[in-house]
This record gives sequence, structure tokens and C-alpha cells, in this order.
Amino acid sequence: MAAAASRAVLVSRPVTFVTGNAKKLEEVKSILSQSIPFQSLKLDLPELQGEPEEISKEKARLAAVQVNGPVLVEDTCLCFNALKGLPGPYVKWFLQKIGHEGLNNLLMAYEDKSAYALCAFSFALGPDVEPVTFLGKTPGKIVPARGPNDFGWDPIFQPDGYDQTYAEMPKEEKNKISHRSRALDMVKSHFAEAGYNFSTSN
Ligand SMILES: O=P(O)(O)OP(=O)(O)OP(=O)(O)OC[C@H]1O[C@@H](n2cnc3c(O)ncnc32)[C@H](O)[C@@H]1O
Ligand SMILES: [Mg+2]
Repeated sequence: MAAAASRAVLVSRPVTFVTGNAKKLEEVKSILSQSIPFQSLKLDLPELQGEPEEISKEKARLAAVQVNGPVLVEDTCLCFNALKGLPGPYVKWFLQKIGHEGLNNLLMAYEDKSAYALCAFSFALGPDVEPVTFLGKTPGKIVPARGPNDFGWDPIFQPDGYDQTYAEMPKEEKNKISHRSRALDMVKSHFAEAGYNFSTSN
């Protein structure tokens, strides 16, 4: 206890989670509950092309400049093993253009329907500090859509060990095993190890 207290680093600004996606925000709120106090900012940041980690880091750099303080961002990928990880970070555009059925059809020529959901959270203390990234991954498979259609590709992703899709699962269940909660576990550990004590107001 004493060691942890002596490492406490007071940060005079709250963490701002920057996202344009209300559903992500809902899940992050519910997963973190009160463990990390944060505020949110609705902003659709431009995204690089490339590897998930780099896309996420660059989002954090841009967000830190906008907020001029500590920021948390994330980028989410849906990766098909038969397609060597594609559509990956581009799933948003695939989903918009070809929908759940089109995403299933991409795998029609392959036996292997396995996939993984990947969340890359990046945290930057401020605009002049290099972001750190935390990856959370949940393996599963792509199935014809089942369940409510209220969040992205949830209806076509069935995590390994479950007979329900993300969309069919109760939210608390998804939040226990999701790519997002796995990445956030690492964010929480990082904050604890660094001893960050964030302000709750600006
Ligand atoms: O502003 P940002 O945070 O970037 O929000 P976004 O909606 O643009 O999100 P991404 O760039 O990370 O693109 C990921 C796509 O995957 C969707 N998505 C993200 N997390 C998901 C989840 O847990 N379940 C289903 N779909 C998800 C999301 O709606 C997008 O279509
Ligand atoms: Mg985005």
C-alpha cells in the first residue's frame, strides 16, 4: 500500500475518451464503471491506413492535440483469418457498403470462418507525450446475422465457447469477454502501475 501511495502521480486534468461512436462509449462506461473517472468527447477523428496499433496511436496523437490533455481513444477491427486479417480496421466501410450478408459472403469461398475481434486502445497524457497502446483480442467465428442489430457487426460475430453471437448475449456477458474489456483491463493495470490519479474536473 505504502509503495503504491508513494508512486501516486497527480494529473490535474481528467481523461477524455474521444470517439464518434455512441455504442462504444456506452460499453466503455459500463466496463470501467467508476474505476477510471473520465469524460467523453464526440469527435470523428481522421484515421490512417495501416496496422491497428499505428491507426490507434495516431488517433491518440490527434485527440491529444484537440483536447490538450490526457486522452483515451480506440480503434476496433474485425479480422477474418482466411483473409489474413482483413477487413480488419476497414470493417466500418465494409459494413456500411455490403452489410452483414456481404461480410459473410466474403468468406463463401473458404472453409475457415474463424475471425477475431481486436480493440486497440491508446492513451496519451498530452499532446507532447508519445501514446501507449493496449490490444485486446477475442477469437470467434463469422455466422449469418442473429440477434438485435444495434451495434456494428455484433450479430455476425460468435465468440469461441459460446453459442450466441455478441448481439444475442446479454450486454454484461459481452462486456466480460469482449475485445474491448480485455484491452481496458490492460489500460486499468497501466494506470494502476503508473500511479495516475486523474482529476475529475477540468
Ligand atoms: O470514432 P471512432 O471511435 O473511430 O468510432 P468508429 O465507429 O469510427 O469505430 P472504428 O473506427 O473503430 O470502426 C470500427 C467499426 O466496427 C464497429 N464496432 C466497433 N466495436 C464494435 C463492437 O464491439 N461490436 C460490433 N461492432 C463494433 C463500429 O461500429 C465501426 O463500424
Ligand atoms: Mg473510426
